Amino acid sequence: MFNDTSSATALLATRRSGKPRDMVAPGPDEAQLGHILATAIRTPDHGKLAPWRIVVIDQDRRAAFADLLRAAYLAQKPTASAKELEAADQFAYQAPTLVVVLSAPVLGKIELWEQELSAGAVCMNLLAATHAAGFVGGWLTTWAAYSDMVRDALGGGPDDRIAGFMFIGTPSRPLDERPRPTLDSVVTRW
Ligand SMILES: Cc1cc2nc3c(=O)[nH]c(=O)nc-3n(C[C@H](O)[C@H](O)[C@H](O)COP(=O)(O)O)c2cc1C
Repeated sequence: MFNDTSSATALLATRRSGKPRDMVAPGPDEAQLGHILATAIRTPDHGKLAPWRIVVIDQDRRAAFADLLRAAYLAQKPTASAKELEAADQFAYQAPTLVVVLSAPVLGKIELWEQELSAGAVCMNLLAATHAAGFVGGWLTTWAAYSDMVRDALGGGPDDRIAGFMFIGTPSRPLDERPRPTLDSVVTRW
């Protein structure tokens, strides 16, 4: 069983992301999303800098987001085929809820790497909160996360990076397991 919400430990042990392209309604309502986001930012953060930003792209902004992705893709690849541009549309419209997490470091005393790790932790916490709320989440980057044009349009500054496009919804088909590493392959004793 995936995403067993009967206890915190069961949920963490069975957590499984969904595929954003397979996500359908319902997604979280306003109150549920607020709770998910508040949980997401309860995240370790060296120096109390809150070096991340969250941008919610509501349904009524998905067409504008699709336009942005198309423009950014064409800027990178002016010879893009219609099929490639349709993939950008598919990305923009999938899943009922879309939240973008940006790493927004405060350059200075705390290492950049640590601040970027904290942004990753926000993404992970957001996933866990999403699953705890009875939905599934999916963390994608793709080329769009590395596009300065996309980052800038979302309000990011030159030192900011897109940590993830976080899609949230209800799976339209059963989730399946993905290969996981064995403990032995990643854990050593020193
Ligand atoms: C930073 C990051 C970016 C990712 N980007 C993609 C992506 O663009 N496309 C994709 O298919 N999976 C991507 N993944 C993988 C999925 O989000 C996810 O890790 C995988 O489906 C297993 O998730 P689970 O352990 O939550 O079940 C990414 C994962 C991370 C951590």
